Amino acid sequence: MKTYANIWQDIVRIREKKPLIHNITNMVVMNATANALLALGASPVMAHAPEEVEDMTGIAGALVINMGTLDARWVTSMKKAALHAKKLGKPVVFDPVGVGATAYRTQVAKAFLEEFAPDIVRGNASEIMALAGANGLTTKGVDSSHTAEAAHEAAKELSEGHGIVVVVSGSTDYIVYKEKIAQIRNGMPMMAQVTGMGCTATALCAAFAAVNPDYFEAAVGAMGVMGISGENAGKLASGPGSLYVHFLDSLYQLEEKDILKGLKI
Ligand SMILES: Nc1ncnc2c1ncn2[C@@H]1O[C@H](COP(=O)(O)OP(=O)(O)OP(=O)(O)O)[C@@H](O)[C@H]1O
Ligand SMILES: Cc1ncsc1CCO
Ligand SMILES: [Mg+2]
Repeated sequence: MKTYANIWQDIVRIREKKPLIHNITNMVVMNATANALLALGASPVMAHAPEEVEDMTGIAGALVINMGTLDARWVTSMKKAALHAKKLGKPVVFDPVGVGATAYRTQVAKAFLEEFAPDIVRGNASEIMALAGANGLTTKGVDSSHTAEAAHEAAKELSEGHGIVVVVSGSTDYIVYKEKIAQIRNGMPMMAQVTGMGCTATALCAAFAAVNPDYFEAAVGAMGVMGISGENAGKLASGPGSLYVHFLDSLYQLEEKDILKGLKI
């Protein structure tokens, strides 16, 4: 299997090219995801004013749309940026945070999916099930109340229906593209107790997609690196606070052998 070599090659490319990643993301995770992108070797920018998002997307290698702290003005910006990215052929990665928790989130997320067919969608199990399923299915806030195993059919449905890569994160991460599926068993449970780890996974998907036009491979790389860094951090951490700090350090210190020896795919 060539997977580990592909992932390492993408990391080297990210560190060399330092692709600009344009994030329209939520106010909880802006700092955390910017730091994670920097630690990986990419160059983050957070910009959401409708007056500038097209210009920013124009100079970026990839666009992240994250609906964590949604409001109408931001939705306008998200649509403008996504439309521009699609026009320029730049990868769009979508995180439907909390879809299924409120009618507004569900409506915005489904409309975004229909209108823009983002290249990669990454969510937790509850979010992916809500996005694929009937309007009645609810998500409890932003945390998952389903296992990723329960969501992989929903992921397949979404992928086939829209021709996009779908990632379900959890104890096992599922990366699905039509009939293709990869499962990654890295990571550790305490990652779910650091806010924005999922949003970080989404941002890393964008960094990989900026250097690898095979978006399935890009998503596999991002989730593998998330998991391996989380696991390495977990060996040194004594709680969620130090896990976050060690996670950034592990991401920064990643070496080829960490991927070769650590990847559980
Ligand atoms: N039980 C677990 N075991 C191993 N890894 C996990 C576990 N739970 C989460 N992770 C990892 O943590 C990261 C975040 O996934 P999670 O599903 O918690 O995202 P999320 O719910 O969208 O988070 P947020 O909304 O706070 O950003 C992923 O890389 C995932 O693989
Ligand atoms: C806690 C929280 N609320 C809205 S976005 C967010 C960050 C994790 O998705
Ligand atoms: Mg999330």
